[in-house]
Amino acid sequence: MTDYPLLLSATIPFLIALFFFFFFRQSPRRASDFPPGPPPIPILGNIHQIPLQKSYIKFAKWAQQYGPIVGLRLGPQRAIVLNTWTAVRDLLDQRGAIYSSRPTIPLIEHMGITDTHPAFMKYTKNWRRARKSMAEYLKDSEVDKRMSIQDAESSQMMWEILQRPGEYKEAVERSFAAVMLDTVYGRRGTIDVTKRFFKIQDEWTALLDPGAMPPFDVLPFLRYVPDWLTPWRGWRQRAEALKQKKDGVYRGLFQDARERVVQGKVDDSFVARLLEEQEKEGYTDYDLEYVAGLLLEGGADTASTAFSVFVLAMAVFPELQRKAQEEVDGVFGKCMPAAPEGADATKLPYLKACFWEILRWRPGFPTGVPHATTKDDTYQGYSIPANTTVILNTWAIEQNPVDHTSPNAFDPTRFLTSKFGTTHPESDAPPTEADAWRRQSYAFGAGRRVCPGQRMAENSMLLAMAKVVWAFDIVSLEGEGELDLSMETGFTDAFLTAPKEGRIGFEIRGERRREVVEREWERADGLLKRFE
Ligand code: HEM
Repeated sequence: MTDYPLLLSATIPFLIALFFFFFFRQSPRRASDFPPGPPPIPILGNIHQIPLQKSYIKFAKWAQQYGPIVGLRLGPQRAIVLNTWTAVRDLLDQRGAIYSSRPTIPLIEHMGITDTHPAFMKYTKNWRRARKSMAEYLKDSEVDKRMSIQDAESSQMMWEILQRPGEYKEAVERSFAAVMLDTVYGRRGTIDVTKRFFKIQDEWTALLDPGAMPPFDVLPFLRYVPDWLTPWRGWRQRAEALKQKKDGVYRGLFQDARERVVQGKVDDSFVARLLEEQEKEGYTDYDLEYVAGLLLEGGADTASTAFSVFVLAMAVFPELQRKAQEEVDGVFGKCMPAAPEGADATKLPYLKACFWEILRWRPGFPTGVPHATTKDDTYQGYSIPANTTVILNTWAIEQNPVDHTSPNAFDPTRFLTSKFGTTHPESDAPPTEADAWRRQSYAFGAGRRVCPGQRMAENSMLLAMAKVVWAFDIVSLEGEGELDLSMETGFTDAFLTAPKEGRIGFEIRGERRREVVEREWERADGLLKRFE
């Protein structure tokens, strides 16, 4: 049997020695011209002051105290938090050549996929190669060609909600993941495949959350600390088991998709394209498994989360739901919204405004996905060294009360009077040259790593939003005011934050609409059969 006290007395001095070795070897001195932030303490820097969950709320408070760019020390590592859109424009957008890498993320490093998972790759040749393949497939003209698939999947979602309103979350997740399975792999997105994927995805986003793993990116000595001595007991096994599952699911989907291409069943999937360029681009099979897998990840989870926020808002604000229904009924009358008109924003301005407001009000990635610098830089008199982690505080930008009146209120009309949802409509203040760089939403990130799936997300979301309010009255089953809208208490503590469980009901808006939902499902099923 292990003698723990003896082992402890031997390991602790060793660990302390190791700690100081790494600290003095790697810790840079805090430069006086580094952006201001809360005073660091020796060794830890600011780590102890950053909450493990929902750090964006604390970052936003620091911004009020220290200014729009907050400088932090995380052990030997430096980080800056950008809290205004102008800082994001100046650095991530306008200096993208040196602000587009990623910091080391413990889970990714431990899983050995730093140069395999494109969303977490550093700014390397391999990232540029993967980004080119993804961006080509996701460009507007290509994405718009797949509207009929998005249309069919959202019709199936309505039918599933009609059958099992209590399991609407499953129907939503299936639908958004299925769009990616159909288009990326050329296979039908059935509930068993999507459920398996989301189970792994939940483990993945939970382990990516800061605090779920020892932060050896900022305290490198933690790599060498025996598992049982840390509060993250079992993290190695969890990360390794996750890697096996993730590799397994991506390999299985990829091989099946390749088989379909070889058999001549599918020729327009993303995998078919990747296979065409495999040799020329020098991709290994493992590379392709993850490039395709990232599109599934990027497209499924994010859009279904944003859609859940829409459903929540509709349930809590029935008067706004009525407005959305009036608009959709006015355009489509007795027919269920269908592609391509369904996503035509000019016909559904209120719904389109709801889309932007969802992303502003409760962004899925409130702290974005961190970037990192690759060269020393100076900005407004501050020095920002190479390898600084750069955090885009989407939450602070989208909740800025100077730009957005009552920022915590869900008010889509702000996007009807101003493109950016700001207090001062453009008609009062015509856009300046600098505004031309302004993004309508920072929920998709910024710079060279900005989300390449925005058009796909917008098309899928608008179709599903139009259909759901056309077909159903969305109601809270928790009693009035009981669904928790607070980002602090009503949303999950994960890297991608989503509304916590709350009971929401879907009441069909009459027999005629029930018939249409059933008929549309049959049509959708016919169209989707080609992926079976
Ligand atoms: C509402 C839906 C979505 C949201 C809120 C969202 C948000 C984001 C954010 C914040 C990033 C990081 C950007 C940065 O580093 O600055 C990102 C990256 C990415 N997203 Fe999305 N996304 C959505 C939908 C999609 C869809 C539908 C796809 C694909 C079909 C997609 C594919 C990707 C990919 C491939 C990346 C990695 C980019 C890179 O590192 O080069 N996303 N997304």
